[in-house]
Amino acid sequence: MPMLADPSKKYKPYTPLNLPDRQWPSKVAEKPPIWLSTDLRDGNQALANPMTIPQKTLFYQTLLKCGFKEIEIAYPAASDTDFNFVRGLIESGQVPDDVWIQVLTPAREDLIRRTIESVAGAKHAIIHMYNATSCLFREVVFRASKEETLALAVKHTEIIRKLTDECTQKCGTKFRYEYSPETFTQTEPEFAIEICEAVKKAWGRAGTAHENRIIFNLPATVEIGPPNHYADLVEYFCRHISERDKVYVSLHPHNDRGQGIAAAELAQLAGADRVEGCLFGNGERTGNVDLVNLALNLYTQGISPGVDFSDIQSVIDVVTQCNDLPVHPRHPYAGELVFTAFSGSHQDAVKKGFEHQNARWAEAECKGELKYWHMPYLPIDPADLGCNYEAVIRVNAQSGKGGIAYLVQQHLGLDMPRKMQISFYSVIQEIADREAREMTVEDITTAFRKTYHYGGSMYEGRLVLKSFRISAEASPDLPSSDEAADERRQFDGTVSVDGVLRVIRGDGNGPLSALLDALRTHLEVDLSLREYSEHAIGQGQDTKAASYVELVPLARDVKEIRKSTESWWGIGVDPDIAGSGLRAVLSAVNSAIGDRPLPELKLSVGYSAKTSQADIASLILNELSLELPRRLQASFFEVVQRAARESNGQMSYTDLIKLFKETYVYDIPDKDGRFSLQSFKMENLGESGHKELTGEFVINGKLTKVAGQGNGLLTAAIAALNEHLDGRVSIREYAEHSIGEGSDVKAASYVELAYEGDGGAIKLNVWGIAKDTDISASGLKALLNASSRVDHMYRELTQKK
Ligand SMILES: CC(=O)SCCNC(=O)CCNC(=O)[C@H](O)C(C)(C)COP(=O)(O)OP(=O)(O)OC[C@H]1O[C@@H](n2cnc3c(N)ncnc32)[C@H](O)[C@@H]1OP(=O)(O)O
Ligand SMILES: CC(C)C(=O)C(=O)O
Repeated sequence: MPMLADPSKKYKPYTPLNLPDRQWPSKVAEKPPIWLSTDLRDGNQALANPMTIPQKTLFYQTLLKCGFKEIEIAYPAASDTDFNFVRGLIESGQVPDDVWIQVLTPAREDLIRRTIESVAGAKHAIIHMYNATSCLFREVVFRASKEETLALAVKHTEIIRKLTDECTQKCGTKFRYEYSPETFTQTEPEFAIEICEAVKKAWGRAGTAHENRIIFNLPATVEIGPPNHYADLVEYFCRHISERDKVYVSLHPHNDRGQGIAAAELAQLAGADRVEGCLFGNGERTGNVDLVNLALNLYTQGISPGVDFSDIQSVIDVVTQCNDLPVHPRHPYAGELVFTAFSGSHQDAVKKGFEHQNARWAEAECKGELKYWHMPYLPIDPADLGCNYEAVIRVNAQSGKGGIAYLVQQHLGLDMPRKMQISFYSVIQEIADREAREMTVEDITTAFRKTYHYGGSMYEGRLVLKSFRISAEASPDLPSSDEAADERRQFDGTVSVDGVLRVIRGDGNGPLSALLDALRTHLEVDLSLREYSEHAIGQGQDTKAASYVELVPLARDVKEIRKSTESWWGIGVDPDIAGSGLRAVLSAVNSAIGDRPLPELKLSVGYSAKTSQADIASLILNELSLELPRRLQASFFEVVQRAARESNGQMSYTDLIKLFKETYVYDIPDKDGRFSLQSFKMENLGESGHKELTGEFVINGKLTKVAGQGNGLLTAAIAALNEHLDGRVSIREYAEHSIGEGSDVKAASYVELAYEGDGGAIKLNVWGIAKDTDISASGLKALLNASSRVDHMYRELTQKK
């Protein structure tokens, strides 16, 4: 059947109350009501599968934990489960002294007896009796007149009075009485007053103390009118009931029109003292009024509600488990999505709101002022309900840069500059659009790490800073009087390039431009810096610097830099601020170079003896793990300079390593093979500390038995050698160090031999280098390696003559 064109032919509107001097519209909430949870009665009776005793017990414990002091726990006459549940709580002492359990009964003597029997022995109990009083119910359900309806209520109130008196005498239970003119909102207001006055009289025990007040519960059994109508009816009741100070006026709104919350709030302004409802609004049909919603509405007005939902998720867990009903994702305060913003403008406002509030709170703290919550789109601090901010911003294709930046800030501690936010937004947008799904925090942080090559070896780009030194040395190209010379910086560093360590150097007016210069010189990466910003992460000793850079293709001047439409952002984090900036540059460079091939690194040698020597030494160290003694560095540098002369002072990295190996016959087969170690033995000579070396050396290409003495291995070896040479050799310098670790450790030895031949006419200083797992063998090999080179040079010299 379709909806009616004229519904007035089928539905009658509510009858407004003529209450021109109503007061409630100008009242403001100031305190919480007395709360009664009827989850275990009205909520329970509305479930397809009413709760079991263990479920009721769990729910009851949760209500106690939240701080409810009045709990309607059952309709004991309805079932053994309900009756036994009540007995169980009482007999196992689960009702705290300050808590009143409440039980519901209809106006029927047999059921009233069973109900009172159920609570006998409790310290405190509220007996709640109801009968419907509206015209419809009188006529249809009870087929009773007003007088008969009133008489039913009075008679059964008297029965309750008598039975509770007896129970108090027998078991000491303290009783209060609640009467509900069920269907109150459809009952003539004067009749509701009349019946309640008669019930009050029949009860005869109403007093002004809390535990003596009679409770008149005014249910909107079915919500049939707007909340202002309910408020009018309640104000009318409050103004007309006699001995108001001996009465608690209680509300019991249902939610058929979806206005239960509004009805409860307005009716409290109209004078009600107490509210009955269920957590998250369970209950008959559309439910009872939601007590969590009501309590937290008060909380956000700065009024302590007297019940605690600090861990709202655990309450949701219990309630959904016991009711076997979900909490809607949009449910006020409790739904999974209610603290979540997907849309860009909401996210932007929330992000700005947090930033602004943090600053405001810091200032308030300094001034000793209150820190008020004042946030766009968030009426309550989720943290007050035990919720973290993780869910506040969630990202899909409707999201904007602000939300994404907020998540990066929350999860990585990085506060991207605005322009970088825009750039990263397009990365996420592209993924969200392509995959047509919500982006999780992990999706976003992973995309961030990948995009900016940030966060450990897994995300490293092709260029990685390994070590660096920034020095303030003036460039030799500039006159020392030039002011700018003072400001110039030099970058010397080791950078891993596609997994290979390279030493690079550059100059600039700051560390970043010096690095860019080095990259330009050595790797043909031509970029200029457009933006730079930084901030601290953490505090105290753990503080780190985060730097952000934007690079553009190499530009001639500031104007060109500004105009560039292409750019790459980078991020760097390091305990050292210069380090963070340099890492940020490399992060952006990695994006800029993509996978284009990089030229082989070239070293420039010869124009700055000091620094080039150090460059070459670091290169040898990085590539061959050899820590060349300083004089050997200088010696090899001369070799390099000579070799580089043919290539305009430039030498490729590979050529340089090759030159080293060939010069010192290191790690390559010795083509001449004129000097080498075959075997050796060392013995101590008595107590003098002197040693004797015996063994077989290849000397001048012949296997020769050798023997020599000295105060150490090398001097003994020198003595042995000199027996078989034309000239004389002596040791000028010796050094050694280990290479590697653990079982792979080796010794590296360096020997500088001084040679005198032809009666002093020929003098040579020659280095030998060797490595071996045995340190003595490595020393001897270095010595023989040097001898080989002496022999070679000697022969070259004499041949030339
Ligand atoms: C608005 C509310 O939520 S009120 C509470 C409602 N909750 C429940 O009903 C849950 C528990 N109820 C029950 O277990 C059962 O209904 C019982 C045990 C109370 C009664 O069961 P039964 O005797 O089988 O009666 P039934 O369930 O059919 O109830 C209807 C009868 O109760 C009468 N009745 C209804 N309300 C009341 C009342 N408040 N006081 C006295 N009688 C009442 C009806 O007039 C009807 O009487 P009739 O059989 O003479 O016509
Ligand atoms: C028993 C009464 C209070 C009731 O549940 C109602 O009217 O909804």
